[in-house]
Amino acid sequence: MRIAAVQLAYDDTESLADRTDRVVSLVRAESGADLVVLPELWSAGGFSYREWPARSQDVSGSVVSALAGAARDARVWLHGGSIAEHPESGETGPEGKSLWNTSVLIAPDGSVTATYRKIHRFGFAGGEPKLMEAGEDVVVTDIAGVSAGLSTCYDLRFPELYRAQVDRGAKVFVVPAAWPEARVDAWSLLLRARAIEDQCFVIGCNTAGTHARTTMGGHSAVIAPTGEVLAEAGGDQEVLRIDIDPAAVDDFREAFPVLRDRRL
Ligand SMILES: NC(=O)CCC(=O)C(=O)O
Repeated sequence: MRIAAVQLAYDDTESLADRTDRVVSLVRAESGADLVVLPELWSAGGFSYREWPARSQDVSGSVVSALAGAARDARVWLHGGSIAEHPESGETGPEGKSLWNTSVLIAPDGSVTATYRKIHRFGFAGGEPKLMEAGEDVVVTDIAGVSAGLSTCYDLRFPELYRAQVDRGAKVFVVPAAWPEARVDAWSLLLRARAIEDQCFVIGCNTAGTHARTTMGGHSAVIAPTGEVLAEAGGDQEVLRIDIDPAAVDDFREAFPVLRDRRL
């Protein structure tokens, strides 16, 4: 399975239309990949809280439509990072808000096959908990014949979510992020921890650049179920490309059956 993680850099000056065009070009350029992954909230701005309402959209809106076209053109599975989702239906959550941090998975034919609403909201008293609803559903879905668990950024700090995904059959975790440079060591360590404890491949796609006065950490990485770092990006925009063999998960779990020793 050929992975391309697009570690996008952006600042505060770019319009939504320009950024979307740029991302579409980057996805189209990865036509040899099986799975292309984008970072969390790249269209709305990971820490651009004030921009979120204006840049929020339905899953059928212009951003996901542009991504669907790019996935179709490149014939790739596309994990579109996440969008600030404002459903056209007017749906509200238990706290009365109509905004979610929602990741979107698109098949090579351009159809949206799965969405995941971020469960653990980042920002303590501000940011996501103030403006967004929390997702409620664990999502494990097929990507090119492989069972993949979806999560987003701050979720990485909550190991029970990943155990729940393993219990639903996940062999790969896909984690888009907008994780700042200030805590990037924790990002790198937690990606490896989730891989080791759950014996899964982990694909972490972070953001680069500086926006909303926050410098992003980059260091997107692909980790093997052993915890080995197979590929790791630097701090700037780049595309991380690597082939993984998801069948190795079963082999490794058989050879080192730690998950069988759980005591519930
Ligand atoms: N966007 C996020 O969820 C940021 C998470 C983060 O910075 C952290 O957990 O630290």
